[in-house]
Amino acid sequence: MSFRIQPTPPARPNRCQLFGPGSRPALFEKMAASAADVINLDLEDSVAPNDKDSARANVIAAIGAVDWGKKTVSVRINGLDTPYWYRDVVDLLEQAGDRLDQIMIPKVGCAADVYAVDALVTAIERAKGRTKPIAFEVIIESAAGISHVEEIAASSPRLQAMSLGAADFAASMGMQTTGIGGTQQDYYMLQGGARHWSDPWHWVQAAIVAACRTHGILPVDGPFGDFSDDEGFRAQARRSAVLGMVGKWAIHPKQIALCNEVFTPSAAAMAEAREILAAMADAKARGEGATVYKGRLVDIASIKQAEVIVRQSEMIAG
Ligand SMILES: CC(C)(COP(=O)(O)OP(=O)(O)OC[C@H]1O[C@@H](n2cnc3c(N)ncnc32)[C@H](O)[C@@H]1OP(=O)(O)O)[C@@H](O)C(=O)NCCC(=O)NCCSC(=O)C[C@H](O)C(=O)O
Ligand SMILES: [Mg+2]
Repeated sequence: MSFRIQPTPPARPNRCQLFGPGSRPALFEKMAASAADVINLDLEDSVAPNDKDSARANVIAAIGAVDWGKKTVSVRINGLDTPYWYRDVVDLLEQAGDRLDQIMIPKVGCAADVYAVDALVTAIERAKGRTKPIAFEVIIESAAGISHVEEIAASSPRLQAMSLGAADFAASMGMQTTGIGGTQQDYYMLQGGARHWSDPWHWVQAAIVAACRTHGILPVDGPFGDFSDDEGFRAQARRSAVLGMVGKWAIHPKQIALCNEVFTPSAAAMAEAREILAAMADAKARGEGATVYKGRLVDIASIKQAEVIVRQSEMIAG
C-alpha cells in the first residue's frame, strides 16, 4: 500500500466515443445529435491520403459550426510517423475555436511522443492566446505502446484518456487475426475434448487500466469492428467494464446504445451499492468494520467498491 492517494480521473461521462471520418462531413450533424458522450472526428486511418487536407478543413469548420451540445469534442490527428500530424496540430490550434476540447494522439509508443505534441500545442496556445487548455487522449495500439504504457500514462498533465486500438495493436504484435477486437476463434484451450475460449485482449486491457488508474486517466476500450454483431459487442464491452474501463468506441451509430447500456450502472447495481453502503453505515455505528450482506462478507473495501458504482451513476446523471 502506498501512502500516495490514487488520483481521481476526470469527472466526465466517457461511455461512448463515436468516430466519424473527417472526409465525411455529412455525418457530423448526425454525430452531434447522437447519444455519444465523446465525438472523435478522425483525420487518421479512416481518411485516405489524398483527402487529408480537405478532411482537416472540414473538421475545423465543423468544430465551430455544429452544435455539439455537452459532448466532449476530440480530433484524432495523424501519427507521429506521418508527414501530416504537425499540420493537423497547427491548423487545429490556430483555426479551430474553443469548442475543441481534446486531441487524440494515435500509435503512441513512448512518453516522448506525447511530450512532442505537448510542446507544439503549448507553444501555439501561448502564441495565439488560447485560454482553454487542450486535453489529450492517446491510443495504445503497438508493441512499443504497451511496453511503455505506464510512462505514457504519466507523460502529460493534459492526458485525460487512453484507449486500446485493437486493430493496429494486433498488427504490431503480429497476431494471427484480421478481426477488430472480440472473440478470436483460434484462442482456446482444450479440456476433455471441449474448447474453452479465452480473451487475448485481457492482458493488454488490464495493463492499460492499471496504468490509467495509477495516474488518474480514463481507460477506454477501442473499436469492435463487426457492427452487425450486437451480442459480440456486448460481451466485449461487459468484459472491459468489469476490468475497470469506463467506455468504448462506436464505429457505427448502432453501437452507441450498446455502449451506453453496458457502461451505465444498472438500477439493480445501484440499488445493491446503496444497500452495501447502508449496511456498512450500520456496521460502523455498531463499531464494526465488517458485516454480512445477503450472506456474504462486506467490509471497508466494499464501501470503496460500492462508491465506484454510485460515483459513475451520479456523474452520468450529471
Ligand atoms: C462503417 C461506416 C463506413 C458505415 O457507413 P455507412 O455505410 O454509411 O453506414 P450505414 O449505411 O449503415 O449508416 C446508417 C445511418 O447511419 C449514418 N452513419 C453512418 N456512420 C455514422 C457515424 N460514424 N456517425 C453518425 N452517423 C453515421 C449514415 O449516414 C446513415 O444515416 P441515414 O442515411 O440518415 O439513416 C461508417 O459508419 C464509418 O465511417 N464509421 C467510422 C469509421 C471510423 O471512423 N474508423 C476509425 C476508427 S476505428 C480505427 O481507426 C481502428 C483503431 O485505430 C485500431 O487500431 O483499432
Ligand atoms: Mg489504429
